[in-house]
Amino acid sequence: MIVTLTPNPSVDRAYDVEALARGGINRAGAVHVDAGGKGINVSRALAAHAVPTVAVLPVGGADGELLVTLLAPTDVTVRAVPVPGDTRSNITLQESDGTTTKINAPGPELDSAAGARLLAAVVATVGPGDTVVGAGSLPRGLAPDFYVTLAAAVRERGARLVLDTSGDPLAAAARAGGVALAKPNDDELAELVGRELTTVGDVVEAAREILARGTDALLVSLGAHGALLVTADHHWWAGGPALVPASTVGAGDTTLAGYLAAEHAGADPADCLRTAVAWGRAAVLLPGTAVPGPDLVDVDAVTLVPDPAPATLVKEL
Ligand SMILES: Nc1ncnc2c1ncn2[C@@H]1O[C@H](COP(=O)(O)OP(=O)(O)O)[C@@H](O)[C@H]1O
Ligand SMILES: O=P(O)(O)OC[C@H]1O[C@](O)(COP(=O)(O)O)[C@@H](O)[C@@H]1O
Repeated sequence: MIVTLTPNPSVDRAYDVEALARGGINRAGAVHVDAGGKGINVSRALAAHAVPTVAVLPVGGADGELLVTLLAPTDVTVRAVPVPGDTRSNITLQESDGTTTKINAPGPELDSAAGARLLAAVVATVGPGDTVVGAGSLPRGLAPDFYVTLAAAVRERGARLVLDTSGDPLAAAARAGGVALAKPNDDELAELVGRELTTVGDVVEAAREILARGTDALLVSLGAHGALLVTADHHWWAGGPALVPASTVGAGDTTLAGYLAAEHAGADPADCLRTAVAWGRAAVLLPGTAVPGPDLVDVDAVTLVPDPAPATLVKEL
């Protein structure tokens, strides 16, 4: 079973505009309202592929209710933990040339009791051999080492933690180790190691620095340039021909879901990476935070390269 925890979920609202006029009146051609937040998107993408999944999330206020309503028609099993305050709404402004501008709200402040209720909901759901995905930013009020606490609780249940977060929570978890797989994008990894990552060699070296502190593998997504999977002994790149995105929101989460679904089906790491990239590419062709089903995923369009040359520029992949 794959259980996701999204401590700071959102109702995602995306507005499609021809070209954004900053400081002017923009009229949207279409508006998309989706359940959002990184773990929730992982669960939605898994459920769209009939992979069993449970999503644990805090809910509060009218948008909290809307979030649960939006998840109702999906096959995601929802464990909603009521919290004071209002679930946030994140805004995307989507231009027709593929440019995406995101405004992510801070979300409600949670106290330590709410954090403990979220952890308890996860612990009550997982068992030995399960995978827990801790994903997204942490709401104000939760300590930056919240995911470190989650990793320990998950390990105690005989399960493993997969992490998709950024900034201080990612730094705390990377320092503590004990994570099975982390999925930063290249900017998040660059921030974590404190230097620019221009070449494949730069990314692999940065990833290995994190692995040395006790993370088993890093799936580093590279936006339009595909993704690199780095383990202690191997690295692989996968990517495909250029696409014009309808919306990149949720592409990283869908990528991680693809990796986990392939793992769940018993694939080896290289095939998991190829599937991950195929799912991510399918996601960018959909508007808002829509997640693709099997009919939209084209694994054959994705090229896999074991041990790509270290001097290759990421932007040339
Ligand atoms: N502009 C794009 N063109 C083609 N594929 C893309 C594009 N943006 C994202 N993707 C696909 O989605 C995956 C995740 O995107 P990325 O932007 O790296 O993640 P995140 O949303 O976590 O920042 C990439 O590895 C790639 O497969
Ligand atoms: O928790 P954060 O970092 O604010 O991100 C939340 C936002 O990211 C998303 O999960 C999308 O993430 P990705 O584009 O990285 O896949 C949205 O659904 C959500 O609004």
